[in-house]
Amino acid sequence: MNPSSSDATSWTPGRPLRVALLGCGVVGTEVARLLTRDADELAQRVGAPMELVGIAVRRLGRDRDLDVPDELFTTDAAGLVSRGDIDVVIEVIGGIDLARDLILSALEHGASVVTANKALLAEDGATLFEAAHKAERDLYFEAAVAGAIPIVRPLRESLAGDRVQRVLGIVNGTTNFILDAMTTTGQGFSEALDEAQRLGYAEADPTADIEGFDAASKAAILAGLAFHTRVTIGDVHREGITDVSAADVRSADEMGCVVKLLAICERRETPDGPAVSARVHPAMIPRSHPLASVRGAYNAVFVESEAAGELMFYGPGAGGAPTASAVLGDVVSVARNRRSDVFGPGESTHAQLEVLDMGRARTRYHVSIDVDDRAGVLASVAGAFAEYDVSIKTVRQEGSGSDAQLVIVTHEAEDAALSATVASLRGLDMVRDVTSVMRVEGGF
Ligand SMILES: NC(=O)C1=CN([C@@H]2O[C@H](COP(=O)(O)OP(=O)(O)OC[C@H]3O[C@@H](n4cnc5c(N)ncnc54)[C@H](O)[C@@H]3O)[C@@H](O)[C@H]2O)C=CC1
Ligand SMILES: N[C@@H](CC=O)C(=O)O
Ligand code: NA
Repeated sequence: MNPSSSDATSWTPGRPLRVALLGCGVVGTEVARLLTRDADELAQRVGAPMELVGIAVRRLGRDRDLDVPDELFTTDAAGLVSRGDIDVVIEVIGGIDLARDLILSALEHGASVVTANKALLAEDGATLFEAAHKAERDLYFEAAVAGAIPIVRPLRESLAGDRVQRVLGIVNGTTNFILDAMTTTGQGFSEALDEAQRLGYAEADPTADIEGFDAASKAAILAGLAFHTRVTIGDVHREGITDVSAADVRSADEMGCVVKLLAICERRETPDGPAVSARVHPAMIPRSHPLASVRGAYNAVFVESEAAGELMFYGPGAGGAPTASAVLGDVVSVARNRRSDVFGPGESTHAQLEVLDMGRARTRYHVSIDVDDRAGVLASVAGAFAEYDVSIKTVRQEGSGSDAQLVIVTHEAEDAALSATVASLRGLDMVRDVTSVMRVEGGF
């Protein structure tokens, strides 16, 4: 249906704004609860009542502990979004294909959309933004990055007049909980993961979290917003935390650091002009860095911006009610826009900077090397670093004899140069093993 012929095209005083909810799981249940519980207050804030007119679920008849009429529930999500009289569609089903189809249909049928779906935005945000632009409707997604923490709106609006240089985020609560437990208790990764699952932080299948996919989706969204460039999950270098050992955490501690899974989005000056790098990996950061104090399952995003300086956004990055808070904030915004027949910001990709591959990222490195404890070892090891122009900042020996280990921290170097150095080290006969390589971030 052409939106211009739809009831949803323009709001007329006296008519409630019609809201449809897709998905009634962890987030959807809380969204429905807040929408109905706070209907009067929300109406005041929007300037018109909002009416929840349908909730698409996979199965009817489940006890959902919600004070909404049974007849609102439907298993026909496609039918709900194509009614043609909906003002705002909230997508909290998750996944890619179905969610994309439903969002596109909602936009085509005249609704603005609020989604928490980071996976879809990072995979194919362009299709959604183009459809929203064409339909002259809003696409808002505050909940997609760091749950309740306002970070999408600050990047999209508050910092739109500034030049963001770097975004450094702890954007996955599960992995932060695990790394924090390893730091405070000395546990290994598996033990800490078991505890995270027992306490309900990690899912039964924790792959998306511990392998860094969830954080990489968020990094793609953050980089796109920060640098006005289209960035997809395929552009983000990703390493999870499964290889982080108790020894890595101890080494970090000895250096006055903690290990965190970071999403790092940077503007880089290259000989060919400004470019963007986006990566997710475990890294050591100094205990004095604000991100080091982010404990348990909390999230935080640290933004370095040319005029504003350093900003930190902190809070709960997941959970039904916190995520619903971000969703509802968006719902109020798009409902206000519908009421005034205006649109919020669309996708901003005017800069379209080159997205660098990981080999061209620059950072510092902590490298642990098991070596033979004999004359000339240090010179040979230092020679491997020099060969690839990786400058050493500190070196110390731990243990002796068959337990000798060199621990080297470098100055900033290109990732490709460090990889080549490690390959070269592995070829030296006095090097028994390069046991750990970890990047060091945050001004150490
Ligand atoms: N749970 C959290 O803390 C956060 C979740 N998100 C995002 O929010 C979205 C929803 O997440 P959750 O609520 O945690 O997931 P969930 O799995 O608890 O809920 C999704 C719901 O959608 C329903 N569903 C699946 N197919 C359907 C269909 N064809 N029609 C109607 N309903 C259908 C499922 O039955 C389920 O109840 C995801 O995109 C997720 O990435 C974002 C930030 C935090
Ligand atoms: N699984 C995520 C929550 C959703 O964004 C996390 O652990 O932070
Ligand atoms: Na958020």
